[in-house]
Amino acid sequence: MEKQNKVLLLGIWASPYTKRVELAFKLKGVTYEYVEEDMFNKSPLVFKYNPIHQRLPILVHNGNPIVESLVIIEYIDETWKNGPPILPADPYKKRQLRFWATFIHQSQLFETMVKVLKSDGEEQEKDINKMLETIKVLEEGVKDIFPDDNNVGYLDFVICSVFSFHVAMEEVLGVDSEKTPLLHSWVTKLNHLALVKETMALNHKLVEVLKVVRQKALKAASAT
Ligand SMILES: N[C@@H](CCC(=O)N[C@@H](CS)C(=O)NCC(=O)O)C(=O)O
Repeated sequence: MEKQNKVLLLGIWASPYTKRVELAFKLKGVTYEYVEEDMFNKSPLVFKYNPIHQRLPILVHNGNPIVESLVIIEYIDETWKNGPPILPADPYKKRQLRFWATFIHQSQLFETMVKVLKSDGEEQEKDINKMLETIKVLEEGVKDIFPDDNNVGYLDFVICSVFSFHVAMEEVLGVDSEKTPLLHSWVTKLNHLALVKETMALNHKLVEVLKVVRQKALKAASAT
């Protein structure tokens, strides 16, 4: 009997958490069904498969739900062994990459970017400083593991997903990238890869969406 292999990804196209999972699937050459969710009107599948956090992305593999983007990427790596490895076999290198991916997660870098996008004045300045401090620590920590062109994987996917959002945010705010040079050159380098180009193809749309998000947030703030 043929082995069942049903792969379903529930996601949000503009979310870095979804993007990094798509990058992992594309690296491995896995075919999957994709369902776009509406963050403000989630389908019953989200409540069924991620009752604890009710967040996306959610991978459902042969009926089994796997949640949390970093957990999903590791699952993909361990399940589809045929494609290139996402995490290196070397235990030290693997821990280094996990440490920095977790650092990005725990320091709420993406969430701070969203706050910067939606605020103005003093509040925005405070969030920009917080964001830049975190990026400074990150740049210092990862400078020696700057992308290895032959081994794109785990940390590249996390960096690429979060910092593509950062680049779009900067475009909306009209600021330049000179304060975060290492991460910008990392993302620029990754953007040349076919798998990244394909996954990030809607990024031009992201800038337009973020402009609307910002306008709405500022309008709501001025009305209160
Ligand atoms: N730690 C989670 C974060 C996922 C997350 O925050 N997803 C957002 C989209 S960017 C979401 O589903 N938000 C829905 C909500 O907050 O209700 C992961 O890595 O997967």
